[in-house]
Amino acid sequence: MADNKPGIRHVFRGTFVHSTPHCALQIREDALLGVDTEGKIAFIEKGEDLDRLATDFNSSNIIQLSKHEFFMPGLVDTHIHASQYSYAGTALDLPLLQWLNTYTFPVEAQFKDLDFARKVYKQVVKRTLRNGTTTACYFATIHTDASLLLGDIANEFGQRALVGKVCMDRNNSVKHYKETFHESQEETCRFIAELLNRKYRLVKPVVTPRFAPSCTGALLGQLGAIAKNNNLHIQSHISENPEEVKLVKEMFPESESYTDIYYKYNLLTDKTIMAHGCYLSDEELALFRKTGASLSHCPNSNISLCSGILNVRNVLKHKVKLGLGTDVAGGYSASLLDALRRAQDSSKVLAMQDPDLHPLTFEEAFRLATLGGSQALSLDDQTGNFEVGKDFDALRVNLLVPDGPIDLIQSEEPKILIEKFLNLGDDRNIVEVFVAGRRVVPFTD
Ligand SMILES: O=c1[nH]c(=O)c2nc[nH]c2[nH]1
Ligand SMILES: [Zn+2]
Repeated sequence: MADNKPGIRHVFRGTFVHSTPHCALQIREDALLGVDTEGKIAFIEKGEDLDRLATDFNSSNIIQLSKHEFFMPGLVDTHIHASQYSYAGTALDLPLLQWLNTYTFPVEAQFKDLDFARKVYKQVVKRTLRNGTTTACYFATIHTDASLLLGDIANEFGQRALVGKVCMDRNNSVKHYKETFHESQEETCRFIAELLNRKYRLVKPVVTPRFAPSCTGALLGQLGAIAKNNNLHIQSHISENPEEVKLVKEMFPESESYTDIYYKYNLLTDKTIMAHGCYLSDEELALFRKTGASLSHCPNSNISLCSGILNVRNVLKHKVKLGLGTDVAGGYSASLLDALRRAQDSSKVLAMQDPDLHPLTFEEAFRLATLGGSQALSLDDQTGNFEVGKDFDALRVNLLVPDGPIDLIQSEEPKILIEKFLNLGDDRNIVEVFVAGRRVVPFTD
């Protein structure tokens, strides 16, 4: 078989579904999508235009999808604790602050051990990739070398990732899981310098104050300055649970609100993503909108830790950028399909209590899981949908895999196939995963 002409690496033909800012679910049947040698989408056109396009590639190299298959953009997990994957699926019987002290901090302390860190981080990167997470925004732990290792592993397996060394210089009763203000500041600078030095195309550092109760004002201020000086992403938690909100008010009496604390320390920018936000006021949402900061909605965690339910409609009404997060291990599932389902369930629960609230549609949930996540991470110039010029981050989905989770009773139209996959599918249906044009699932090892 002759090669494609220089410049085009793959050409796929079949059904492509994605979101745009104006259309939550756009379906293109019999489309042709070309990926260039840098992993970017070179064109997306109608299949019938093949003859016109085939001057750029050899048409015998086209990869044809079956009628039970489609391509969708890769899933974006805007908030996941890689270090907590070791106990995912357990320890869900306490509210946030008690949960942190009892389960989370003692486990995170173990990441001083690089062999343990390597084992867990390899597993979480593989598990999330297999479940279609092409982009992940990770919390690691306070340990710089283990956090760098997470970046190395994401790079090795080809996942797009933001990786955060966690910062926390107060309020921790666990003996071997502490850092001082100076350690936190110096190690954050070392982490950023060493990760940037590796020049990974898809893996970048993110400045990560754990949340306001774990940090002194001095540390928050330093981290705001470090992010600004290096033009970096920022991630943290906000307004997750009522006891936490009360504690923050007591700890920062001079601040007008929880959001105001981060704002004053220059931690709310258009590259900031804050997890949860269940109890934010309209004024706080307006501050998010003004600064361009975004929210990560983590419904599994919110339910599992009995934290609260985010009013997604109100967030969208305020035009705050919003993505979905698994929040492993407060959320017990590492699959963003689970987050997408629970986002719909949570919004239905709120709609039952308030008939004026319209529940999220599956199309809207699909957009939050893909384009919404990329916007929330300010990575939508690179990923999130199948726009020409973006990286080809994609899932090849097959509804009819042997021993798969979905029965197709009759021939179904593409919209039904997509809805069934989103509600009933799992990693068995995700037959291939591409990140920046590279096939990363199935694994090659
Ligand atoms: O869901 C959460 N997981 C955490 O690890 C955490 N730390 C602070 N706040 C948090 N919330
Ligand atoms: Zn979290």
